[in-house]
Amino acid sequence: MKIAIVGTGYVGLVTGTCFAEMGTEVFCVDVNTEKIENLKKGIIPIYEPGLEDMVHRNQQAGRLQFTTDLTECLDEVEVLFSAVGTPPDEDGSADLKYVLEVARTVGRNMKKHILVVTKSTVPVGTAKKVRRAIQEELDKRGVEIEFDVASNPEFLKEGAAISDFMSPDRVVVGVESERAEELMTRLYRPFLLNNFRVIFMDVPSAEMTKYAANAMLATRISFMNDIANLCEIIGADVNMVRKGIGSDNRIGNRFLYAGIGYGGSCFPKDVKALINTAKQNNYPMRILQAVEEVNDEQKSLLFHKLEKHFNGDLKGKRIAIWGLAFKPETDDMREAPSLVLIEKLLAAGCEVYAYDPVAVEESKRRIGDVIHYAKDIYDAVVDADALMLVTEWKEFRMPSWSAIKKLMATPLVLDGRNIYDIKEMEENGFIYHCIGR
Ligand SMILES: NC(=O)c1ccc[n+]([C@@H]2O[C@H](COP(=O)([O-])OP(=O)(O)OC[C@H]3O[C@@H](n4cnc5c(N)ncnc54)[C@H](O)[C@@H]3O)[C@@H](O)[C@H]2O)c1
Ligand SMILES: O=c1ccn([C@@H]2O[C@H](COP(=O)(O)OP(=O)(O)O[C@H]3O[C@H](CO)[C@@H](O)[C@H](O)[C@H]3O)[C@@H](O)[C@H]2O)c(=O)[nH]1
Repeated sequence: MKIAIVGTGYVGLVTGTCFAEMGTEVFCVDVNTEKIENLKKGIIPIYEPGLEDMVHRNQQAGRLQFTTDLTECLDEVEVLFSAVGTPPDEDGSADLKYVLEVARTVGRNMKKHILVVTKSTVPVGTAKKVRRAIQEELDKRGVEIEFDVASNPEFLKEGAAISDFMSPDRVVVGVESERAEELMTRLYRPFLLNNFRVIFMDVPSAEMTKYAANAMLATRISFMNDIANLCEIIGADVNMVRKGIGSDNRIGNRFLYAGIGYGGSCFPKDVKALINTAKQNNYPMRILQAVEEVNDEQKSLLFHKLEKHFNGDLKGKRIAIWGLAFKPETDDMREAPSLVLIEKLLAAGCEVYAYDPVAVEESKRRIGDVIHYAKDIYDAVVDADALMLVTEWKEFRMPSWSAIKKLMATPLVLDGRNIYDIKEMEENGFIYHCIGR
């Protein structure tokens, strides 16, 4: 089968490459000429473990091609996935301009039946808009060509994107016709051999499933952050509480880690968009409003702990930050807690020395040289008045504390991800603050 993936961002590139790996012929399309030219040369625009090798392998096998011109492949493909961005509009709702632009391009150029599948995260009702946009273009051309639309939201996590896509807990597909269901079944059949489930449903339910899943996970995190903050006040340890409740099968032990708030390209944006969808339908999403509020405050928590330690006087303090990416195993800094922290530190007159194993280039692109970039974890802490752990990269887990103590001006560690042992840190001579313990 031949397919097109339109939008070669995180999702488009991973999805296209994984389909190619399973034997499908894939055309990855993007309007960003530089990105496509680089991809043709095998240069990958994102850091995602395992992706580069897989792209090269499938490119060499001729199953994975990159182009800026959708019309080049439209006649050849049976299924087209739209995986373009759906960034938040000013009011928090999902901006559908890229999704509808793809639909109009399809309508303007298609010559035969095609199944147009939306993989981007889009509000309920988007499939109808996609259908209408395609039909309007066909009407303008005065031609009658059959087509189908479907919804196939993506659940991959950055940093584990390949295994999430290749062995997903489930694949959710919203369809309106048998033809669409048959095409999607055929496309996902190689994955079915791995024994996972494709759940077919109506299109609005599929569109809603994506938002509900992200909103549920974000709710767990904000709930645990709220519990952590209370633990700290009353003298309980949130790590113990997490283990205590996570061992209940009905709760499960994943996504219960307290920290300095969720970031990334999805949770913040999707929680906002769902609140907005509800608002447009005169229904208040009270829980999600609280989830967002807790998360916004949590991103400032580490800064407030630092401020409290120095009695509000942070001017001229030299602060080391370990971790810039919104989570480990990615260079993505979209909505990263580090950005909120850095802004507050700079506003308070601090000097920031940051280290991240892969996100430095991305940070330079976003905030430039307003902070210093250290070459490793030890370089970052030289003469530092405090060390702040923001992203829990593996290489931060077992540092030489004796070396760090000698390098720092003040032995103060603020751990935003609860990765160190309180007793051990105190034995090593550090003043140690963490979250909810
Ligand atoms: N990033 C994730 O981990 C993730 C996971 C699941 C779902 N999603 C959802 O998937 C969608 C895409 O996310 P992303 O992070 O890959 O986005 P992204 O911003 O990284 O990439 C989007 C790409 O689409 C391209 N594009 C825009 N308009 C185009 C057009 N008309 N034709 C061709 N290409 C076009 C852009 O140039 C860009 O390369 C979003 O709706 C997101 O919410 C993202
Ligand atoms: O117990 C936890 C788990 C995560 N996080 C934070 O939550 C954010 C999101 O993490 P994660 O979900 O691992 O990353 P994403 O790549 O953003 O993936 C989410 O968003 C994607 C885009 O919609 C979905 O496809 C995925 O299923 C969903 O997990 C990060 O800032 C994490 O630090 C916590 O604070 N505590």
